[in-house]
Amino acid sequence: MLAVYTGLCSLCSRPSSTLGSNLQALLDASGTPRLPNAQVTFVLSSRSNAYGLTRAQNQSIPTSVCALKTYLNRHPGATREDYDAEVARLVVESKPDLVVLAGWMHILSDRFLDIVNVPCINLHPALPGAFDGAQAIERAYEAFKRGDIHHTGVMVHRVIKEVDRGEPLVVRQVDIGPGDSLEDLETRIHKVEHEIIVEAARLLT
Ligand SMILES: Nc1nc2c(c(=O)[nH]1)N[C@@H](CN(C=O)c1ccc(C(=O)N[C@@H](CCC(=O)O)C(=O)O)cc1)CN2
Ligand SMILES: NCC(=O)N[C@@H]1O[C@H](COP(=O)([O-])[O-])[C@@H](O)[C@H]1O
Repeated sequence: MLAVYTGLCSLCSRPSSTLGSNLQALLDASGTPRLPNAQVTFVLSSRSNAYGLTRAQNQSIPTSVCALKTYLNRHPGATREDYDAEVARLVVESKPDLVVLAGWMHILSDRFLDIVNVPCINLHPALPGAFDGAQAIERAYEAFKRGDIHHTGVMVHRVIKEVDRGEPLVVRQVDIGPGDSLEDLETRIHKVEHEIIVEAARLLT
């Protein structure tokens, strides 16, 4: 079973119809030889307009929204860590064997990691230790234009407290061409993402 996070990648400049595309890759692979032992059983988003929710609902998969600002407004005095504990409670309630972050754009504190006692993995559009954090594709593209790098990559890694520093499980290099636009690179990276997120989920289920 998979409890899958999908959050609107607020940094994405892509049209809304492509959001949740990595969740869709998992949905499409579930029950096939590419991902024979896993089903997406729950989708949680931090944004109510995340298209991944629609993708899940189209397949009658339970969904939930837990927005940070809404949670803090409804719980005066609550902290970001309290929010993480609420997110963890929702995840644990779905009894997953694996939690997949695909466009979940909140840094999770130990409160989450201490409560969720199953493996948690994250899809990150960069090579290990290269561009940790948000806007990794844009930063890699700028570094390429400066001549600092000649390629970038994508990885799926275990989630630990240190952002994007968990054990890499699947890593793929992505080349950048001299005439590439940022959109060209994004398109190439997303294609690889859709492959390795399934590969990583298969490794752990
Ligand atoms: N404890 C961990 N939490 C998360 C990890 C992780 O490895 N360990 N991975 C991230 C995903 N991610 C990169 O892969 C990432 C996403 C967002 C940010 C970030 O700076 N977020 C800001 C808010 C940005 C926004 O809301 O638009 C923040 O949390 O303040 C960094 C890395 C998921 N969580
Ligand atoms: N740092 C985390 C991060 O940047 N995650 C990125 O969010 C996008 C989600 O796309 P999707 O909604 O189409 O699956 C993906 O490109 C993923 O690499």
